[in-house]
Order: sequence, then structure tokens, then C-alpha cells
Amino acid sequence: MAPVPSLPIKVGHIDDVQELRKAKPATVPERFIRDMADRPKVVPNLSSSLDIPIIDLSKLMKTDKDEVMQLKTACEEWGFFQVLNHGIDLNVVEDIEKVAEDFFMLPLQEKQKYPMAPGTVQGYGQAFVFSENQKLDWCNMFALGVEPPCIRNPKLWPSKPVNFREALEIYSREVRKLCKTLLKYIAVSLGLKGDVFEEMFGVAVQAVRMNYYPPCSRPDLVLGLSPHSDGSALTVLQQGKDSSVGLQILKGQTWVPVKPIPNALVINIGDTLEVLTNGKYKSVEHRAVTHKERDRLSIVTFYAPSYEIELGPMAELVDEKNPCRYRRYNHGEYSKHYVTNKLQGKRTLDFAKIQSKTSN
Ligand SMILES: COC(=O)C(/C=C/C1=C(C)CCCC1(C)C)=C/O[C@H]1C=C(C)C(=O)O1
Ligand SMILES: O=C(O)CCC(=O)C(=O)O
Ligand SMILES: [Fe+2]
Repeated sequence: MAPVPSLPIKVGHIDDVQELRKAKPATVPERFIRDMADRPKVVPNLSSSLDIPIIDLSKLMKTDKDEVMQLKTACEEWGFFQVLNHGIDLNVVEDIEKVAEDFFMLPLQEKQKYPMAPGTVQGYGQAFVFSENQKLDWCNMFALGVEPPCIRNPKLWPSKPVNFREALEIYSREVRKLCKTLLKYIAVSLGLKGDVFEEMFGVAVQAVRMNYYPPCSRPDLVLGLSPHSDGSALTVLQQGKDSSVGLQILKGQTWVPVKPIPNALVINIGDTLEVLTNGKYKSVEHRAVTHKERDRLSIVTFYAPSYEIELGPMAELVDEKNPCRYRRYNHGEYSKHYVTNKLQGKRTLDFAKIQSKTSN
């Protein structure tokens, strides 16, 4: 079942943050100002002793045991890692970044030819806004369904820049291969057969979201992107080459910044893998913050099972010590649930959680 909005919803006026920045660079409208508890702490530099793990895919592909162990630790303890030697040609990575940047730099009128209707997730605008009093993110988004063809809305694939469609097709093909490869080694790291996810997923759903965060005069008051975990199985995130730091992940009580590494891609475990692994590998809450002078671009691919698939914790990962923590459900229903709720940290996954007496 494909996600569709059911009721017409009133979201009020949503300022386009790039236009706001152009017209009134010092202004932050009330709707973007977060409650005290949700505001980010602005740290002057990145001298953090905590860095998300780095995985070398070329070593994984030789089934290097140490690298498989590193992958296991990364998935268990972080839910995030950066992948080096990912095998995607640098030109492909550069081309998608260029077309994404060129798209966001088009006049508003041109971008608005591809509007994201309220309550939907494809097109240009702000997703996950469902009420007039909901706080807004300091971000412009452009999101498209890519695979399978039935989730595509060709009217939303832009004609400008002229090479956008071609660059996205090529990039998506490569990222799809990468996701399959990573899922193979994730399975191996769990002691499972390498093709278990590929076999289970059917024709996987793949979508792309491009996020553009212009500079903000008050990065201490706003969020670029609200805290959330991803509904996918796996997410591949490319940070723009000249982008400022912005992605942060929640480790314990601390928001840890993810330092951009040249030519690396950031990978994170989504809600679907958390469920399938019975919580052994977790989808970790993350958010984006903004910068006073610098902008930021991210290109994010969500890779998930077919909507037809029924899923729940895999039998191999459930035993007396690890009782079943999630119910079985249909992935199409979860997708619908995900896209019809605001981003709300890890709360979206309550959809599938079995509340035990001891869990909080
Ligand atoms: C703005 O969109 C998202 O953040 C998002 C949605 C992705 C999708 C599309 C853009 C087209 C239709 C399919 C899909 C819902 C995947 C996040 O994707 C996550 C959420 C779920 C569920 C998922 O599988 O990926
Ligand atoms: O821009 C970023 O780094 C975060 C993007 C993200 O988490 C998402 O699009 O789901
Ligand atoms: Fe995300």
C-alpha cells in the first residue's frame, strides 16, 4: 500500500527559508523559534572526542573479519557510520550534488512548479507539517520516489537543471547497489546468510530527499531538521562538499556532530532494520542544525522493503534473553504511518513496539 494523505489538512503559511534569508537576513519568524528545551547548543568547533565509526567497504568486500566486527560494533553502538571506498564513482557523486545545488538556486517560481502538497512527501517544500501551530524547520526539501516505478510521480521530476533526471537515475542506480552490498555485510555481521534481506525485501522502495539549509542569523533558536529516526531499512546520506557541519546524532543524552569526511557517505540504520534485528541494531535519533554564515546541502536516499512485505523480528534474533520487542506489521502500513505524522524523535516506531512491563 502506497502512502497517501486521507484528510485535507491546514498547515498555515510556510515561509520558504531561502526567500526569507534573501529578503530579511536578520529575521527569524516566530514559527521557526523552538521551545527552550528543543533549542540546539551552538558549539564553536568540532573538537569532540566522539566520532562515528568509519567502515572501509573495500575491506568488507574481501570479508575481512576485523572489518565485519567493526561494522557490527558500529551498528550496535552507534546506528551510524561513514563508509569509505564505497565504489560509487566520484563523478556520479559530484554530478548529483551539482544538480541538487542548481535546483535549489533556481528562482522560487521555477521550484514551485513541483510543489509538495500538504500532508504528502514528494516535491519541493516542507514535509511532515500537519498543523498551523507546528514549529517549522529551517530547511527547504525536494523529495522524489525513485523505485519501484509505481511510486514515481513523473510530474515532480524537474526539467531544470536539464541534467537533473539523468544525474538522479545514475546516482540512484549506484546507491541501490551500495545498499544491497551493505545489507549483505550487515546480515553477515549478524551471523545470518548474506542474501537474507535481499530475499525478504522484494523490489525495494527507494526515495531521495535533498535538503538545503540556508544560513540562519539565529542558529541557537532554530533547527534545520527536527529530531527523528528514519523509517527506512538503511539510509545513505551525502553531505555537500562545501557544506557546514549540521548533522547531529543522539548518543545517550549528547548530540554528537557528524564531521564531514571527503568522499565518504554517511550510513544509518533505519526503523525497519531495528525491528528485523529485534532491537540489536538501532535506528538512532538525529537532527540537523544550522550555521550563522554557511549553508548546507544533504542528499539522502531511503532504502526500504516493498510495501507488500509483512515483517517483524527475525526468529534467529529472538530468544529467552532477547524476547520479541516488536509486533509483525505490513511495511506499507508503516510507511503510511511514518509520512502522516510529524517528525517526533523515536516515537514513530511506537507503532510496532510491544510494551513490556520493564520497557520505558
Ligand atoms: C520527505 O520524505 C521522507 O522523508 C521520506 C519519504 C520517502 C518516500 C518518498 C519520498 C516517496 C514515497 C516513498 C517514501 C515514503 C519512502 C522518508 O522515508 C522513510 C520513511 C519510510 C517509511 C521509509 O521507508 O523511508
Ligand atoms: O541533512 C542532514 O544531515 C540530515 C538529513 C536527514 O536526517 C534526513 O533527511 O532524514
Ligand atoms: Fe534522517
